[in-house]
Amino acid sequence: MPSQTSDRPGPSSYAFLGPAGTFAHAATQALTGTAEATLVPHGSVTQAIDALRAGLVDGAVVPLENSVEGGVPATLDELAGSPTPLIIAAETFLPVVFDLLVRPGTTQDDVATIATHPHAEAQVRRYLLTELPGTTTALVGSTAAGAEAVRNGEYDAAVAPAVAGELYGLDSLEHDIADNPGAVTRFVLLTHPAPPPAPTGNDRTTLVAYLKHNRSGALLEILTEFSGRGVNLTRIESRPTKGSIGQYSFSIDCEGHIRDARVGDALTALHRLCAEVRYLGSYPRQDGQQSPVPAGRTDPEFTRAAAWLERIRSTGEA
Ligand SMILES: O=C(O)C(=O)C[C@]1(C(=O)O)C=C[C@@H](O)C=C1
Repeated sequence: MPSQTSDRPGPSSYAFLGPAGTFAHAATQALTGTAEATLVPHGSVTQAIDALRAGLVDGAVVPLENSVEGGVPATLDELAGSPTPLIIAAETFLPVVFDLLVRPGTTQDDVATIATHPHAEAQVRRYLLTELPGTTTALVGSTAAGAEAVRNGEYDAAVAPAVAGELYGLDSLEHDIADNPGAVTRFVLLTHPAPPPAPTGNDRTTLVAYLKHNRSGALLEILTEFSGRGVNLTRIESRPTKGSIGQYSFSIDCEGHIRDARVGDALTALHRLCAEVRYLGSYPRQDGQQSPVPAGRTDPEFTRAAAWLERIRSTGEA
């Protein structure tokens, strides 16, 4: 259970991409895991994050990346460019399995229009082309919003989680229709900046780096700061800064915690080299992978090396 992130009294409240029945809803339940928490649905990732910024909730759960479709631009851009800094307090990985949901009595031949979320459409595109040729797909705010719209008679079918079918009284024409079976989406719990939880020994740190100069080797330079300290990156992607064309920031996940010497050292090096480094949180890693610390890069080795340097500086002797 993540720590409460505001001084507001009473049970914690969390915004999520709604309505009820989205994958984001399941992720919010997994991340907040308490019957007392109030879960507040919002129509988009941006609105969920705005509710957090406005102090209406204690946290917001949003998708950050998907194993098939990659990063979620709305989330990455809100984190990179927002005037109110937010941080990631926790992550969870959710298997995403899509059903083709219809009103009871509808057959496959009756389906002319389909509603789903753009990320979901990208994961079932080939299935729709092959199994439902000639249909049109409307991109809506979420998978469950698509299911709700089918219930309301606006579309013939929705691509959504099975639970959305149960919630909106729909039948499943087919289960697990994804083009790439086994897809997973990573969701993160956002809060206002707070001291990071203590390192667990298996953590992840997220940041955004804005390069100082657009010149050859600038990206290599910052990558070298990580690799030289044995800090493995688990994700790096560029996003336009929204200024002039060709200007990009780099959204980065690395193994380790900001309190780990090797990570702290790499981040201070980036701070020297970059126009801006936005720290977005250190939190326990939840993908079942381990973050090994390479030899020569452990905290005690950093401490011994610093003491050695200090001895030389003060006494002239090693
Ligand atoms: O529409 C939903 O159910 C969501 O939770 C959003 C979302 C996404 O943004 O990627 C989450 C997981 C799936 O990959 C498809 C859609």
